[in-house]
Amino acid sequence: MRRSAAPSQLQGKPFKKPKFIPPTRSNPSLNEENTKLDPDIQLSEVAAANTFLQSQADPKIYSLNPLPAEDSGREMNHGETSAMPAFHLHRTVYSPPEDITVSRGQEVEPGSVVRYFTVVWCKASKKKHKKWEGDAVLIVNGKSLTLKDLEGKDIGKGTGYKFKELEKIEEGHTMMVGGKEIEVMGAISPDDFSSGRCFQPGGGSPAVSSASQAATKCFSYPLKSVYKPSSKENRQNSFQNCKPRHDPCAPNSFVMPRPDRNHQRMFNKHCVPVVDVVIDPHLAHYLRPHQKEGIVFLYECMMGMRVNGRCGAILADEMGLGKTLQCISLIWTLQCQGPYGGKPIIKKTLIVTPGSLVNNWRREFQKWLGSERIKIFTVDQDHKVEEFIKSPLYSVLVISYEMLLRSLDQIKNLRFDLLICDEGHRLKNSAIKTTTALLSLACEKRVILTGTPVQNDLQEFFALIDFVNPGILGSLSSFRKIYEEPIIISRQPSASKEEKELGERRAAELVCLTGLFFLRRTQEVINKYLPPKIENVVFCRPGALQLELYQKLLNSQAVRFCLQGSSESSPHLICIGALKKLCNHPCLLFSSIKEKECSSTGDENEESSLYEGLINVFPADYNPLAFTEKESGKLQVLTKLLAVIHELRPTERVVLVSNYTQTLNILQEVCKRHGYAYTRLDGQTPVSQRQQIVDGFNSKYSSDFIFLLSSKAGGVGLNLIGGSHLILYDIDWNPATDIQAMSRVWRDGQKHPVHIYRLLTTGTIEEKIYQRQISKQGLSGAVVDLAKTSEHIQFSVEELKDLFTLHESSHCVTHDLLDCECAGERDHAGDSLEKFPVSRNCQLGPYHKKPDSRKPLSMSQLKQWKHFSGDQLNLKDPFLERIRENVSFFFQNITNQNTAL
Ligand SMILES: Nc1ncnc2c1ncn2[C@@H]1O[C@H](COP(=O)(O)OP(=O)(O)OP(=O)(O)O)[C@@H](O)[C@H]1O
Ligand SMILES: [Mg+2]
Repeated sequence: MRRSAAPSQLQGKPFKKPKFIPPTRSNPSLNEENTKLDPDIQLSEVAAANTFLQSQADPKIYSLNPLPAEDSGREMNHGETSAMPAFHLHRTVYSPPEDITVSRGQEVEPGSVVRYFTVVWCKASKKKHKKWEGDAVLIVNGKSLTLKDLEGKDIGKGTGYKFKELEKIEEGHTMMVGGKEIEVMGAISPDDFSSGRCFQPGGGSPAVSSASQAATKCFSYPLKSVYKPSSKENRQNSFQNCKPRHDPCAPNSFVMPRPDRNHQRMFNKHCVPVVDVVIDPHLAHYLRPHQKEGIVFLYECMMGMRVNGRCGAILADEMGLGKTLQCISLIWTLQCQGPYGGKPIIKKTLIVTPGSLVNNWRREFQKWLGSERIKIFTVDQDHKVEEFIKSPLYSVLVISYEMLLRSLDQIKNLRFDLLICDEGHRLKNSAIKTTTALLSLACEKRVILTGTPVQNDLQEFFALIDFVNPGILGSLSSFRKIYEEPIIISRQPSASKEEKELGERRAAELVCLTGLFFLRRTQEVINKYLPPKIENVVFCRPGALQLELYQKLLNSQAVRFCLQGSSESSPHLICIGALKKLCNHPCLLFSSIKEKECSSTGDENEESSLYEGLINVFPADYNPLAFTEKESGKLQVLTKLLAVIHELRPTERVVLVSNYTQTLNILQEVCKRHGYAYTRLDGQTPVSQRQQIVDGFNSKYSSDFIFLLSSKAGGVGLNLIGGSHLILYDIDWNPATDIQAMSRVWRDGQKHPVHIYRLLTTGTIEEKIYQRQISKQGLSGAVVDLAKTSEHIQFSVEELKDLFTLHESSHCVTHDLLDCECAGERDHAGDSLEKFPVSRNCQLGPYHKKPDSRKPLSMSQLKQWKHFSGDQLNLKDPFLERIRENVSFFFQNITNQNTAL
């Protein structure tokens, strides 16, 4: 804890020696002597002296306006006003508390009003010269007092005070609480407390806290990297060249907002002319409206126009919305232009991305800017960082996360003005090497791109925020106390009304704070540019061998062990793994049994007890390499599906996804047997070849019919618009993995209607996983994160019982659970799903509950899908018609049915 930096000293007030006053006695002299701070003056002073946060964060003191008036009030794109919210700073008048807010664990004394104060404290001592040890928040609730430090921790409690005495508490009042001497600095509104603002740097407090000083210190000069005030002569020269690079008045020009007066005062000290920053018309021509909005957002963040002194941003648009193009536009603009005298804002940019996307960045730069405008250097085996260092030609370095770690020493010595971290959700863990490596780079302008945000886990969310704007949310421990704990508590079913309210207020506040530099748009914004999407969930009847093996597995000693909950290790994971393999194909299980036999040292373990007697179920001469299609329900459906696509749509292509390399081997063998040309990308594909494979498949000259993809290993961020049919052969525990895979084909540039088939084996564990994905329970488990696997999921014995049950007689257990009146016997067409916006459970609560089409469905939404049993006659869909013999049930949903192609 910091010493002797208490607010009273920071404000330049004479140091007041705290007087010890017993709880039963007040000190009237102090109360009367002290002049009260004029709330108006306090706020304007604080607003001027401190960061944007403390005042902007208050919903009362900013308003959402189309664009700031005056300097920055520009119309963008001539006639097309940006929908981008900008924030006005208003003065606000402190209003006396009206409502009652209770902190957790406190009980309200009947009829009493809970009051809050900022105080300074020190340990009780008889020393003459005491120093305040820190700032704190005092909560007066009935006859009880609670003292919390600025990290939200309780540091003192006291009870048995007299009401009358407590009523008199006001600025200057000193007293003892839980062995600490305190001096009251001022009152806090209940709103400031419930929002948590009083714990933020200077927020809600009439006193300027030490933390706010720290925040002021880290105020940085967003333009310092390139713009340097030059000599008089140079300045005059540059004045003459102060013209916008592109004509801001040309029709359809796309002009960035001008910096407001405050910004100019801070960053244009030499008063060079302010010129328009205009997006290159070459790019502007192609930009979608949401991309224009995103570019303004990124520009404002990078310029420190949204949060003073902070130059970080998170662009968390859903997959396929063109985050790459938005960044390319940003880089190209900042590299050539700037508002003050036209001086460019940045020189060098570092883009860090998963290995499989390094070349995708090069391709996108080339696609949007050609090869003449900007020189991109991509690091790979043959092109080392040294080359980039030696050549002055390149302004952008694209490197994989892995390569960055290897070349960190060299990269640290370079100066980058802008850092972009693609698929940046991997930085959610601040302890991992990649995060620490990137944090060690001096660059202040940082952008995280992610289509898979992690708002469901607040600590991970904190890590991302803290990466782009270090320290903006305080320390992790204070964040946990002030935001995470109350928010999590408020989401628990047992939460009291007060706890719920407090959690919601804190969540709202967090959204307000981070919303300034966090942007997420959903798929809907580009739906109108996309062709129709026909999504099918196909329930495939298991084969006879599969059923027999499945029953045998369920009766094994290992499964019984799990259900007794008697084992301390996690044998259920082995059981689940075996069942999933069996669903894909029995030959995979056969291979595992054989492997176990070979490696077994004779000791009995869970795996051998699981496989006991299984081998006898296979024919004596069973050869896994000579597997047949009819042994697996899904494989039978798959082969028929491929055949009908090939026949009915000979020019269209298929992306076939599995999460397992061994399964991909089987699917590859199927391709060979049927003579389908294929290409494959999995974890073993060298990074240097990946883009080539993707480009080859997307090319109209490609002869490949099938793209075999291991989604976990390399699917993230890929554009596979060459394919218009996507088959998910197996299901993952984590809905995000499947959503990632499904998003590869239905994206900008797709010319054909897209067909998605998700294959599930009827009545088996696959259906259970699907239900878990779509049920509320699955969602509140916060699994919207690619890294989470079944190992991270805790199962109760009840859940395991359910997982380890085979429903042989059901057409579709999922439909049975829907409580649907059609009983699966007829073609039951529900309303279009588009009427039912899908929202995702999120710890940040209602404020982030925008419709999110790419999030997993809920059960009730699934009910709205068209659904029918496989026995149904006259299926209208020719693809489904051909496979229905092996299918017990279908769900189907069509999005964008009427989009003209
Ligand atoms: N304005 C546009 N017009 C046409 N095509 C576009 C436009 N913007 C982006 N695209 C194309 O859309 C595809 C998807 O873009 P991009 O890869 O940037 O998506 P993303 O937001 O990064 O998605 P992911 O989260 O999956 O990585 C790319 O092929 C890109 O070239
Ligand atoms: Mg991307």
